Amino acid sequence: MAKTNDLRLAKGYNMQVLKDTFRKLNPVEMVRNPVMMVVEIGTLVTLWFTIQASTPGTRFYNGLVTVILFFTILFATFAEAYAEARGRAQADFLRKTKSSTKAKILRADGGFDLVESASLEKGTRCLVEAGDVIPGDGMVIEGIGSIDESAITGESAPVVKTVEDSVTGGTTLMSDRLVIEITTHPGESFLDRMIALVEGAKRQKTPNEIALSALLGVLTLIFVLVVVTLAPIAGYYGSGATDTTTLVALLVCLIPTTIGALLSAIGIAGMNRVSQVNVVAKSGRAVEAAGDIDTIILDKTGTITIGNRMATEFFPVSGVTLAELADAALLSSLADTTPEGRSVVELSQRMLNLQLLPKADGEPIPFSAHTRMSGIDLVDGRQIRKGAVSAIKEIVAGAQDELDQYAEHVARQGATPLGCSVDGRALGIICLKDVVKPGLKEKFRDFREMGIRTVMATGDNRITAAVIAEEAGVDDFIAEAKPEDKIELIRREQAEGKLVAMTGDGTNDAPALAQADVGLAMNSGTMAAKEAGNMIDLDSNPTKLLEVVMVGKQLLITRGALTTFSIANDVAKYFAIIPAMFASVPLLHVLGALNIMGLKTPHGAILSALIFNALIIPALIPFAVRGVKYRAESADRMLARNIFNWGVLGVIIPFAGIWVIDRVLGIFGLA
Ligand SMILES: Nc1ncnc2c1ncn2[C@@H]1O[C@H](COP(=O)(O)OP(=O)(O)OP(=O)(O)O)[C@@H](O)[C@H]1O
Ligand SMILES: [K+]
Ligand SMILES: [Mg+2]
Repeated sequence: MAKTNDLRLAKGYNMQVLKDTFRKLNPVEMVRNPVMMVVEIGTLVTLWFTIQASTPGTRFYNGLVTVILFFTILFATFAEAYAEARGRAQADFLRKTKSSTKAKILRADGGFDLVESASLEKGTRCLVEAGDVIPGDGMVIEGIGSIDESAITGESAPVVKTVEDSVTGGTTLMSDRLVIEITTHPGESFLDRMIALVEGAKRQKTPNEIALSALLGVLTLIFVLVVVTLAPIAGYYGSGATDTTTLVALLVCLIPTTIGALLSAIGIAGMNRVSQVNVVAKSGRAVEAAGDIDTIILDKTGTITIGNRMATEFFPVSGVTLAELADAALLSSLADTTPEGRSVVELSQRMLNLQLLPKADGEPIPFSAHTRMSGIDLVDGRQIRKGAVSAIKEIVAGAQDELDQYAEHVARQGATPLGCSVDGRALGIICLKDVVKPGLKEKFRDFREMGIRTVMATGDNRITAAVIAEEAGVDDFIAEAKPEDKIELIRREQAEGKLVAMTGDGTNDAPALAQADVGLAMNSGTMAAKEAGNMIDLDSNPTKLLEVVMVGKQLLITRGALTTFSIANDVAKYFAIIPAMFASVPLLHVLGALNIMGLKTPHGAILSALIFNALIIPALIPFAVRGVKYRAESADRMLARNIFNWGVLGVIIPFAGIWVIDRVLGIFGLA
């Protein structure tokens, strides 16, 4: 990934920044930013008075103000253009990481032509053979094979795909041969569409940004009124500094130009920082919401644990042999392509010493999170089921206590017990081992320090859930949760006025991902989950949420800090300019006492303040783009501390800056 802290842009992007900087001067674009729009109108006014000036001295002064004002706007448009270019560079980088491959297009005669995968049209049928990289997003229309999805999921266990299953470009076929039909247009794969969103072009202002813009607009309007009414008063007292150019300059100094210039860059930079951790955020609103999250809901399997549940042991109930249980478990899992199903097959095959897998003729019953069972109805009439113990207990008669005992024994190790039955007779328990991902406890502690509560929501039984929750260090958990229970949990939190984040990967997580304020879908997850979430983690690592929350908080804090700085600045400028302007008025000479900087001439004071006002914008671009310093503590505390710091700096820095500029201008005889 491109480095977060490097402010330089790669070569190709500089020209674009320059072009965009000037293109954004177009008033049609500028109206979206009322503060800078006022500066732009002011520049045209002072330009007019420069042309109309009656003496060379006036022309020079008016011209100087016009130039400074023009640079003030340029710095603002540059800040936005630059932030956008960084976003574009980031998006291009993400795109490039999607490696380009060759595709084998099937010919009518059964042979194939090699073409570049990037040019594959929707509907094209491609041949994929063992060892080939799948050339694009598509659907299997012929064959069965195991696919290594680790390139996009990071998980090493291969997944079996067959007719009507969807496959993702970039994954590798490990065995056999598939014919797939490409289901997306070139450059329009799901990831392409998401990456396009990262580019600033389609960015929309977030509600918070709109509210702040409106507030800045109102402030600007108030200052316009103040300055307009100031003119006749100053004129009445015979101040020498009431020409229109000076009043425009005064106005620009007083309105919040600093935050007006940087606001949009701050938002864009937030989106960029999210994509730097390999997360694609569909909207800036989602990033902001992440900064205010109160509760995080995580599922257990695949999120808190590695998710590759491995069958390790069989516990037959009395009267059932180990072989009998292993045989039933095998038959019930032959058509089960989940990691659980595949590992049950492997264990049974080993226990039964089978060279070849048997054929199971019948109707497979696929696993669903609702029934929490899977199995098969064989043609010979036997109905074999395996699933959550509570679900199996409902369909068997007898052996309930024994099932409970073995299940508890398994669950106490944090493993998942599966019951197994044939025709309503309990056979025993299968133990599925899973491992808690390393480093979670620390991450969850960081969340707690930030005032965020973590809740694990799992479909698994209470005991396993409790053991894993303890081991992972989450604050709370719910067990035996159906998909609708997960949504209900989110709704309940939201009803208390909390903002909720959710991570998930399954189709059954999709409704909950959509309901949550921040829905982080794993790229390894199903399309439904990815469509429902408002963020996608390309690395499929759920603890990424921590980084996203950090970026969101940093975005909110940066915006708060720079707004405070901007307004504090304007207050300081007020005290710099007003005394200097009115010091020469006999009746108002008391104002001179406020002139603590000793600025000598009204024009000198105005020019110094105006130059400072312009230069502070590029000086703060690095803060806007990188975000202000951040550490894990509650957002309220951090915001208060930052606002205080930036507020104090915001008053001190302009006094020092304006004083220095005034002395420099003095050297050139301008002040
Ligand atoms: N392939 C399968 N066949 C039969 N039963 C299964 C299978 N996979 C899971 N189960 C059972 O169904 C339960 C619910 O599964 P579900 O996917 O809803 O939750 P989970 O995977 O345990 O946890 P999480 O919600 O954290 O992902 C599991 O706990 C397990 O007991
Ligand atoms: K200003
Ligand atoms: Mg699951």
